[in-house]
Amino acid sequence: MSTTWVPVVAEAGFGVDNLPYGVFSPQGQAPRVGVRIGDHVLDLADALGDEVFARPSLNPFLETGRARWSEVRARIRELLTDESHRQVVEPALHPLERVGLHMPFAVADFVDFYASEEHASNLGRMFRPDTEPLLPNWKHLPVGYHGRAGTVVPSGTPIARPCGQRKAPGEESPTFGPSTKLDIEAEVGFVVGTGSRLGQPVPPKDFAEHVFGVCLVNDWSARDIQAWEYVPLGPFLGKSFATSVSPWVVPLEALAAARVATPAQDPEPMDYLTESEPWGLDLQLEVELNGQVVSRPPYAGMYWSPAQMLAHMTVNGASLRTGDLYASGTVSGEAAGTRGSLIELTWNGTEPLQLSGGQPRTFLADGDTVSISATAPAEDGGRIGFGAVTGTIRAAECEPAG
Ligand SMILES: O=C(O)/C=C/C(=O)CC(=O)CC(=O)O
Ligand SMILES: [Ca+2]
Ligand SMILES: [Mg+2]
Repeated sequence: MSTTWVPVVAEAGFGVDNLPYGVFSPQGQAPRVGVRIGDHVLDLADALGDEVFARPSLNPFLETGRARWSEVRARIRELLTDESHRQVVEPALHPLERVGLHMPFAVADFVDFYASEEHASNLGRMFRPDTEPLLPNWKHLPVGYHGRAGTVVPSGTPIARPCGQRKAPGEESPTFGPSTKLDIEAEVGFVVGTGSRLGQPVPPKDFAEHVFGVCLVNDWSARDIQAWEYVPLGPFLGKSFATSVSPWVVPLEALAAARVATPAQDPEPMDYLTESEPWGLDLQLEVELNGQVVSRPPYAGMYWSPAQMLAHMTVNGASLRTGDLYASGTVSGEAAGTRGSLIELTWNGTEPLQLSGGQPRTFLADGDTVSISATAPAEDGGRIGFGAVTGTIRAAECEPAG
């Protein structure tokens, strides 16, 4: 790792090889853009003298494009590694524990994919037991749906248990009430910086021109509401009540050492989905429920890469906007203890998790806190950190009987 004059613990993953962006508020001040270095946040408007960072969202900076993103990153690295800048830059550093963290960017559109073969097969087995687990289109295109941008919330936002209609397979008619199958989905999110023109598809080779960086996503899901409503148009209220994102966006440039090929794809994808260079990513996720690790999903095994998802999302001419967020879909691996949702980890509630010192647990209970974190390989053989996306479940506010 390159060395910095800021005190950092190398193993913590926030050295100068990382430098993720977020929006923070120093005590008593308005939210503005910073990068995390160790346990500090560097105020970029102060350190670089650029007003584009004196804003409560990353979007104005995202709009400036790839060349500028690279210049700024190089300049920040210089300021933090060259001791001669210390005196001038040090006052722009704020201890992490003394700042507030906010939504890092204003979400334009939100799309959620379904790119894990394991997850898609597991959900198929549970939701559609009488059919092939993987539907016929799945290996031909990255399946996804358009989500609700306005309910994407920053890490730490309490999540109210949603209410709605649900009907269990044996029941004659639907009932209304608080979800009894509230779940998580551990996902990786891609943040679009540079938009595109309507009518102009974005091929996989242009991925890094458009996508600025990567964050963590928890796509909270009410499985009982979902199972009843989703036919035939797909996810709706079972997922739109809240989606949480991590406070830090790791720039693509920090992920060079994490790039891997996706697993072999058979059938060979169509030309518009063919990558010229690999954009699989070797991120290691970790899911904690009330402080206990319940899963370690490996992102490297995801079938579709983010460059392929972007190409698919735009192949019909749909344009991109600064602030678009698209998520990978639930990250689930093959091995035990690597599934990214409780419905999979407990097989739809039939195989409860045994939490230490507590009750057997199937779906989320009121008061539960979920935290999803991740790390990735860094250039020097160490790791870089993504921080975490967390949320605590609040009791439903609807009338139990509707
Ligand atoms: O298989 C289904 O009908 C539904 C699957 C999901 O709930 C998953 C979804 O939101 C996409 C994903 O996270 O992979
Ligand atoms: Ca999802
Ligand atoms: Mg959601």
